[in-house]
Order: sequence, then C-alpha cells, then structure tokens
Amino acid sequence: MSAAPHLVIAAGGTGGHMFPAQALAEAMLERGWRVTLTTDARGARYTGGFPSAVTIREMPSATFARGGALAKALVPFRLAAGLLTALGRFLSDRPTVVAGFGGYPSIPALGAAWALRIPRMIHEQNGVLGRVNEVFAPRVDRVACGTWPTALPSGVVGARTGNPVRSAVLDRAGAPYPGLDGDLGILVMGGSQGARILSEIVPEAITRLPSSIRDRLAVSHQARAEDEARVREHYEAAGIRATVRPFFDDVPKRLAEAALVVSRAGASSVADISVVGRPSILIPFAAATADHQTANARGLAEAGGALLIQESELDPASLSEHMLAILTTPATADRMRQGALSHGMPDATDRLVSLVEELGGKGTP
Ligand SMILES: CC(=O)N[C@H]1[C@@H](OP(=O)(O)OP(=O)(O)OC[C@H]2O[C@@H](n3ccc(=O)[nH]c3=O)[C@H](O)[C@@H]2O)O[C@H](CO)[C@@H](O)[C@@H]1O
Repeated sequence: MSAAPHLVIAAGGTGGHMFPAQALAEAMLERGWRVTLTTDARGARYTGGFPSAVTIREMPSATFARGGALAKALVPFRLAAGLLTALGRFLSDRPTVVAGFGGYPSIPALGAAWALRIPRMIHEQNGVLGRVNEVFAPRVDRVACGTWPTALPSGVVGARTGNPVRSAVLDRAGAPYPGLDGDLGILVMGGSQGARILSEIVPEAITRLPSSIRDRLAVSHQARAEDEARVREHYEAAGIRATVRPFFDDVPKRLAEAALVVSRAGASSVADISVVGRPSILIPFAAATADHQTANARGLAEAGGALLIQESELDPASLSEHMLAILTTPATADRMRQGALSHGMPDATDRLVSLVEELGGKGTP
C-alpha cells in the first residue's frame, strides 16, 4: 500500500491568503491526501477553521512590512533559518506538491520546493501579484489566478481558477434575482474592515433617490465601528429602512436578497458578488498596493457585471444617479446579473484541486 500523497500549503498573514488555503486543504483531505499548513503567528489566527486532520506548523514571522529596525534586519536570517528547516523537513518527508498562497511564510516552503525540484504552484487572489508571489511566479510549475485577468510577468502563463468562496455563498450561487418591483435590497460592504468613504458617501447618495425608490429600500450597510452610530442616524433621519453593523455574519443571505451591491473590490468580495450574481457598483480602495483592487474589479466590470468608480470620482450626486439607473431599469439589472454570473467561478476549489492532482501525477491513493 503506497503512502497518501502529501500537500504542503504555505500561507501567511491575512484572511485573504488563508481562506482559499483552507478551502484547498479541506478538498484535498477529502481526496485522501495528507495536508500540512505552514504559516506564521499572524496566519495562525485564522487556522481555527482548518480541519483538525491538517498538520499546522507555525514558523517565526519574517516580514519587512512591520516591526522595528532590528526586526527588519533579522528578516534575512529568519528566512534563511526557515529555508533550512523546510529543506530538512522536505528531505525526510518529501511532499508530493507544495502550494503557496502568498505572504512571507510561503518563502521557505516554495524556496525549498524549488531547490529540491518538488512540484509547486502558487495561488494569487488579486489581479496583481503580491510581492512573494511575484518572486516565485517564474519559478513554479503553475500560477493559479483567483482574479481574471491577473497581470503576470512576461513568459508566465496563469491558470484561471478563481477564488474559492464560502459554502454559504456557494449555496446561493446564481440565486434568483429578487427583481425591482417590490422591496429593494441594497448591500453596502467595505471588505473585512469596513470602509470609511462608503459611510461618508453612500448614505447621502441613497437619501437623494426619489421617494418612490426610497420607500421600498432595505439597506444593509457595513460601517466601521466608529462610523456606525452616525450612519444609522443618517438613515433614520431620512426615514430609510436600514441595518447598520460593523460586520455582517450573514453576507451570503444579504447578497442573495440584494438588488444592488455597493462594495470595495477586495478579491473575496468580488468573487462572492460574481458567484451569487448581483449587479454591483465597485469602488476600489485607492491606497491598495499596486492598485490591486482596481485590477480585481476590472474583469467583472468588463464582463458587464459591475460599474467601476474610482474613489477620486465618487460623490453622492453621481453615485445616486448610477444607483437609480440600475434600480429602475430591469434590463440593465438583468444584464449586470448575467455579466456577474458569467464572470463567477463557483468551481474555484475544484479547479485548484485539479492543478494539485495534475502536479502530483494524480497520485491519489
Ligand atoms: C483593504 C485591503 O487591502 N483589502 C485586501 C484584503 O481584503 P479584505 O479581506 O478586506 O476583503 P475581501 O473582499 O477579500 O474579503 C472580505 C470578505 O468578507 C466578507 N464580508 C464583508 C463584510 C461583512 O460585513 N461581512 C462579510 O462576511 C465578504 O463577503 C468577503 O468574503 O485582502 C484581499 C485579498 O488579498 C485583497 O483583495 C484586499 O484588497
């Protein structure tokens, strides 16, 4: 009997890297693979959702992005120590495939896989490669792209996989559109942290809608905790039905009930909106590294699913006009919904699994 094939997943830092990693870990376990996750202390905050069968190895954090001068000076040594540890582990227990999801903890694992010629891949969630993925893109067998299109170095060919979405989102993939005749759900989302600019502009834009629309609205507005009371008061004063919270645990349900979504363009938000299939107005976070949120929004906008508005061009009057045009024109809303669905990748996890199996020589037990 041959031993189970072994996938080492390396991911760090943020939920953005960890959630797709978790989706792949779950799927590979189901296929009989052994799965090890390598991450750092920041990533370790997100490992609670991983199945207990996943072996979790925490490594010392090493990033130039935070910490004092001493911590930064130590980064090369920490990475070298991490690389040696990974080499030692891989020599004694050679993985079948190594998959990096971005962030500094993926450097030692991908570096060791490269040195030992172990089949390896990266998954990039955003439309622009992150720093670590940029270094490894020409040095891996496959570059899986969560966002399509993704800007890649010349000579590197990406595989379109999409970003895995939560099962509660998948349950609502292509959910029937609520239509524009009755209640009008509007979901306002600012990513996992909320977005101040959306709290400053969107309530004002909604208040400017004609009363024939306003009276039928059911707004779900995610606002940062410090903005929550002010946003709620704004809607109350305008007589608009609204639920305001710093974070909605039931976004998949609210997405399905929404006639229109106004959102930042984080990779997972764009994936969720596309998979459920809702018209959206996307306002990329202008300060995101390499303007990656604009890159995240572009494919969905080009598919006709979203209107892309830059922060610098965002004002209540024009936003209100755009919202009105969608909320009063069923043909437009339907075209946008179809565009979003055509862009969505509900099978992103399966596509990642196929890449891993292909790299591992389909070595399922
Ligand atoms: C400010 C910033 O730099 N954000 C980055 C961060 O995104 P961040 O994690 O902020 O945003 P994402 O859009 O990727 O993910 C947010 C997720 O939270 C969900 N949600 C949101 C609000 C809410 O109330 N409830 C809820 O469940 C959304 O449906 C989505 O699934 O990592 C992403 C992936 O690398 C990047 O694309 C983003 O640019």
